[in-house]
Amino acid sequence: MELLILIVVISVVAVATIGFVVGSAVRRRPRRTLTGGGTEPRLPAAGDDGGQPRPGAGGIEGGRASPPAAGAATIEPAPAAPGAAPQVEGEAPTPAPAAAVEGVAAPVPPRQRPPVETPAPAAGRLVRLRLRLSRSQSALGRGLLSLLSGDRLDEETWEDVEATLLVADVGVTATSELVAALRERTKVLGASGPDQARAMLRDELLAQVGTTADRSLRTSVPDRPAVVLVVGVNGTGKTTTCGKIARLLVADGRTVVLGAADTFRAAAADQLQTWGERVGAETVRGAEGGDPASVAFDAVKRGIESRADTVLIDTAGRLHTKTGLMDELAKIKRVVGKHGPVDEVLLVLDATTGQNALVQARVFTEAVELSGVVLTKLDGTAKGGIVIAVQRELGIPVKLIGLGEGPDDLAPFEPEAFVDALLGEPA
Ligand SMILES: Nc1nc2c(ncn2[C@@H]2O[C@H](COP(=O)(O)OP(=O)(O)OP(=O)(O)O)[C@@H](O)[C@H]2O)c(=O)[nH]1
Repeated sequence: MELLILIVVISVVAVATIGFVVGSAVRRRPRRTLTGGGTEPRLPAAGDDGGQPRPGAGGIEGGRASPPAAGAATIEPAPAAPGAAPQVEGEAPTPAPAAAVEGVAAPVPPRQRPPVETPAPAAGRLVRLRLRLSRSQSALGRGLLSLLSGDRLDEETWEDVEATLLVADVGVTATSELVAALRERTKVLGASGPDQARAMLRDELLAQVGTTADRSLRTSVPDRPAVVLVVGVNGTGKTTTCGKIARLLVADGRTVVLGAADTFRAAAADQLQTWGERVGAETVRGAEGGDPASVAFDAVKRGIESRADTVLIDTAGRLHTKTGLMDELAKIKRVVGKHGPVDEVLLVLDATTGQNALVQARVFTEAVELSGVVLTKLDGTAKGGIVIAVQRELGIPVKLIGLGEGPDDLAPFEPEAFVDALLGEPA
């Protein structure tokens, strides 16, 4: 009996002790929070990576709403940071507009616009960006300079000069003319030192690039918006160029409407709109797969209504072998023409594609009358000579050059500044 009483007493004491210990532990644990706000660590929830507490997750940070929980209706494109490149193909896709999310209960905030930026002025851009031509500078400019500055200009040297020009995509005709002119001059002057060689080369390159063509962009006409059509094969940089031109115009105090007539690729319209929003330009867009001519027509209509200075129309990248697509381009021009003439048709060519760019250009010339060329990606190539080939073979002036992916990496083409950039600083 005494043994039984002892066992009962021990059990009671043991149960009381366990209860006290467990109770204390529970009181010491942090309180669970659904918002994770304040200073308390947020407990991991389903879908969190690694279950690590994330300070501020789910709350408000730096004045911007944090990403919403799954199913909430607050998916918004983040505003572009100043200087950041806009979204392009291959990057994370733009989230679907909140209004398109099904089964949404919460109110949908309006599309958050990036802050409007102040683009760099057009004047002197090429001089500022001349370092971007460094690859062409070392291959073409410096290559020729070192050959022509030598003591002896024998046949082998002239062959090297010719090869250097051809490799830099100057083109066969222009290369023969250049070599003939340089030979003639050195025959008269004899072998020359670096300064003379530089001056002679500068003259002859300038003669090939041409200094008399009208390279101005017709982006302003009386009593109506000027209409600029931007064409070219896919991936050459049309959308980017439209965005960059809009910035150039806005920097010059103009108002711009953008027309997203690339209805084949939905992301292209988003991309163009993002460019527009960064400088406060309106974008007219249509349904994916819709009629590009109708979008272009509406964009010009909008430009007229809003008394914009310029309407820039981005078209789809079209393969030059597809006759149907080329016909469509002609249709866009025809339909837009109902409002008034198209003032500028710019062909965007990727400088890195070399002579292939010329083949593309010829086909485009047949579909629509081109008024100028934009040569993009000159920053990524040693073939700066393509500037000469394009103009010589097509008779169309290069009006703008692309020198990088940055928003202000587009410069008006100035022959003197370009040739100087190719030749680099005098030694
Ligand atoms: N390095 C460099 N990249 C450029 C330049 N211009 C455009 N790009 C890049 O080229 C790529 C294609 O540019 P897009 O503007 O999308 O070309 P697109 O012709 O509109 O393409 P599609 O819509 O598919 O027809 C992007 O990654 C641009 O950032 C340039 O001057 N230099």
